[in-house]
Amino acid sequence: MLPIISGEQVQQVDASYCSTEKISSLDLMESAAISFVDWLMPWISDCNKPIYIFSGPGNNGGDGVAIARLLKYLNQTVHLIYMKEVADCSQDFQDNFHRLPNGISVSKFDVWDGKIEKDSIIIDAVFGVGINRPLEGPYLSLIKILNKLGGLKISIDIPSGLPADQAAFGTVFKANHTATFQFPKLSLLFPEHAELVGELHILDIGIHDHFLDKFERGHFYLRQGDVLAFHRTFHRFSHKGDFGKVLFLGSELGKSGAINLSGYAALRTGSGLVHIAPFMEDPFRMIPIVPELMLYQDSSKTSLNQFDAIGIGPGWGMDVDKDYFQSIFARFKKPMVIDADGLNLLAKYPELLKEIPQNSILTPHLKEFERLVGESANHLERIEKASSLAKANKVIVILKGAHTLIALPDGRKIFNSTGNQYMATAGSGDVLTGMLTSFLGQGYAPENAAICGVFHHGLAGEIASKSKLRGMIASDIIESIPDTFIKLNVL
Ligand SMILES: NC(=O)C1=CN([C@@H]2O[C@H](COP(=O)(O)OP(=O)(O)OC[C@H]3O[C@@H](n4cnc5c(N)ncnc54)[C@H](OP(=O)(O)O)[C@@H]3O)[C@@H](O)[C@H]2O)[C@@H](O)CC1
Ligand SMILES: Nc1ncnc2c1ncn2[C@@H]1O[C@H](COP(=O)(O)OP(=O)(O)O)[C@@H](O)[C@H]1O
Ligand SMILES: [K+]
Repeated sequence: MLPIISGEQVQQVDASYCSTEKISSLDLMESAAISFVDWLMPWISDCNKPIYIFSGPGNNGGDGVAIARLLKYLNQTVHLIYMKEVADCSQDFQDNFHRLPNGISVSKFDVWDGKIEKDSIIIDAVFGVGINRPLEGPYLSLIKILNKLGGLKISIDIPSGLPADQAAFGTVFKANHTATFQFPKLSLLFPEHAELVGELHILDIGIHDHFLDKFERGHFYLRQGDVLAFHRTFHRFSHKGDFGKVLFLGSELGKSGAINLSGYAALRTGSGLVHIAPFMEDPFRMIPIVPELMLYQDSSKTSLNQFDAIGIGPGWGMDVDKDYFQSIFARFKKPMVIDADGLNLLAKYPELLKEIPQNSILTPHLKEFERLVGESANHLERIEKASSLAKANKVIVILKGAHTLIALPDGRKIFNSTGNQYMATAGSGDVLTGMLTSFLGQGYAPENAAICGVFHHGLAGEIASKSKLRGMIASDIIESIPDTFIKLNVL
């Protein structure tokens, strides 16, 4: 898995890579600039919009200068505005500055006329991971001007002003796209920075992952190439029992959709037998959304041992009696999935946290998380609280949202790469519960179930949203689950 390195360590990674590969830091900057320009090609190949590049004094600014040169070679109209006397800029900035070809309009910010043509492309290379204090003076004035402009605005590595590992302080450039090098900086994954980062793109500049491994500090980014290793494989002689028998407890009157969605998602994820137990006086009156789902009546006296995994909470309501709720932890000792009102009940009866079977998976969205652990000042604090909750109770906490976090009991924190905004639709979380429970029931280790569940859920959302966009509903995500296995060639 791709380690997420701290901003402070980026320079050490660069130095280690350059000395091992016997290249200069200028060569590395060139690879970064080439990968950026390659990535930019679709936006510039059939139009000749003016491109304005704003370069600060460090190596982020140096990237901007190298990119200006490469874009000029591609016959683009390039304006380069730099901020500080060239002699006071980083060495690699200076070296690139002296290589600039003719035909680029180059101005220092304090004498620049301030004109930006309509429909220009704006490239922010003011500060990268080296930002160490809030923007002020000319930097602040520039970013304020740029933030008022429309059009295509792209940040190189990180929006200028945003620290790599902390919540934003002060004014930050607002990008529509951020093209970050090699790995996502932690702060690019915070929901409160969504408006600053825009769409996130990770550009490979050639540094092998194992150079990053030496600097890892327990934060990882989960990509498609990583997921296959976490899957179980089945063979021709596998039978229904191998694929697991699972149960969902939830759905009070009026919310019958919730465990129906979880159950249906479990079937599409590969479960052999799926039961749903609505929290209703006569559960057998509910009509399952697909005939493959079986109805079940649960009571605090019934054994749950026959099931390989259970998922509790979707649509349950808060009328669930404490004794009955507690009885579930006594009747089912294997890892389970706890979602929605299951989490709200834990927030109501926090003394029961200690009774949850080890390695169970808790799936709060931000509000449910707040009910469990209180308010957080920012996402960094939330990440730490999720990790503490996981460690203290030996459970896996899946903090849902864009870049869902999987906090493991051993302290590792994994951020997901799949999914999109169209997944913010009713029942999408119930689908995730179904998928996670299904993987547990298929005998996946809880950590692997969490990783596969979160990744495939996001991927199913991406696939379904291609044709549905804003009209996508949770059932569409379920229908796309099989395509995720096909895409990853998981047999
Ligand atoms: N492997 C990779 O990832 C690669 C990374 N590369 C690129 O390098 C970038 C990191 O470069 P960097 O270390 O030079 O930092 P960067 O942000 O450009 O400048 C910081 C300078 O600005 C200053 N300063 C700080 N805050 C300030 C403020 N508020 N207001 C005013 N000044 C402020 C501070 O100096 P100070 O004034 O504190 O002495 C510091 O010298 C990285 O993001 C990526 O784009 C690629 O080239 C190659 C591969
Ligand atoms: N912008 C987004 N990007 C990626 N995934 C998202 C986004 N918004 C929501 N999701 C995913 O959709 C699901 C929503 O879950 P939840 O809020 O519990 O929905 P519900 O309660 O309606 O079932 C989560 O898995 C979350 O990660
Ligand atoms: K930048």
